[in-house]
Amino acid sequence: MKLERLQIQQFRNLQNVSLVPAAGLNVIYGVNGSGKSSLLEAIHYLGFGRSFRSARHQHVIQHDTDSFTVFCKTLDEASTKSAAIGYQRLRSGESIIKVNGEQLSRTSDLVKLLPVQIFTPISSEVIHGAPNLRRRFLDWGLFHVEQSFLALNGRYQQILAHRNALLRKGSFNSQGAFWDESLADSGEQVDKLRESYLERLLPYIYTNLSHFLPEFSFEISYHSGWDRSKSLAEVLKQNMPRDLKYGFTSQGPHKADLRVKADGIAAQEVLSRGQARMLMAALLLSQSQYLLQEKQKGCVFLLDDIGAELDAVKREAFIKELLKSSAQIFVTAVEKQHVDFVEDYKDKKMFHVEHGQVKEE
Ligand SMILES: Nc1ncnc2c1ncn2[C@@H]1O[C@H](COP(=O)(O)OP(=O)(O)OP(=O)(O)O)[C@@H](O)[C@H]1O
Repeated sequence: MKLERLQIQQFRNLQNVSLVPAAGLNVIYGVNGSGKSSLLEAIHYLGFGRSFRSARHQHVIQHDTDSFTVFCKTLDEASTKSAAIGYQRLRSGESIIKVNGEQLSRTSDLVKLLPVQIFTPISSEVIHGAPNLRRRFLDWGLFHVEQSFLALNGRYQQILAHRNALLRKGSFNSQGAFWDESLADSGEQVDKLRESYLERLLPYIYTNLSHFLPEFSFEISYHSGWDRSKSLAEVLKQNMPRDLKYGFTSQGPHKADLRVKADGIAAQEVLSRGQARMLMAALLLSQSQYLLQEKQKGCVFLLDDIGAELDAVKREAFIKELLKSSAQIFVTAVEKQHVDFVEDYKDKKMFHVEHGQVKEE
């Protein structure tokens, strides 16, 4: 999937920006505070319906205005179909999403149209941080190749919330069996999809890691969130006294994790920050490659401040592989010379950002 045209209005300091990106590499450069990350953030809204750096939509809307709008024209290279996607967020909180002029009611319908991945200075938190970040990584890819996953996981989360509410009230006994059965059923399905997705993704991850971090031997495993020698139904039943005591469901797919070992030790314990970033780069690249293989779809890849993130050799290796995976890349840099390696790439465009104005060179 490629962005053929992008228009951004009243988004942070971007008053009215219009650009025609290259299908391959796009370099966005400009001094601190000029609006580079805001441009990536606007594209992120098209891929996720949210920002990657602010939980509050209001903060993104330009001061003294009532809404922001991001519009793009996309081209699906496999089907050669194009689409016009518009996302508007009002200060009142409402969002208006339109695809080819028709309004969509759910953000997830927007999300499935445009696979966007992002690599920022904090991406390696996925390695160091809590399991929910690694689940989110896995679920993003799964959602794009297996669209039934979204509804299934949504159902699981809904039943889980209901079960937890009953546990907190201590009124589980009368309706408990029904909810446990439903939770176990959808939970087992979520788990199978995740496990099978990771199994298919792993060959890509190991190949990328053998290029990016050849000094380590990696071992990546999926943990379901409960003891897999038992069924989820059994575990829910067994955990009931504890769950009732604490008022939440202690085990299940909502506790799943992806564990990474480097030379037999937990990756977060042994990798340097730069190595953890490279591990993250390998994971993201693998999803991009797998999506291309399975769905003939390229990702839109946002690389924020990559010059500060990776050394020159690693940065080039990452970008080269991303372009091979048919990704359309948007990379930001403070100085043009931080990205002088782009000289080697033909299909590229340079954009200079100054005080919220974006000019193609
Ligand atoms: N809601 C808003 N309305 C108007 N301007 C805003 C709003 N939110 C942030 N800004 C300003 O918009 C500018 C855009 O910042 P942005 O983070 O995109 O810059 P950047 O070029 O990525 O900088 P850096 O290189 O420091 O990361 C900043 O000057 C910021 O103060």
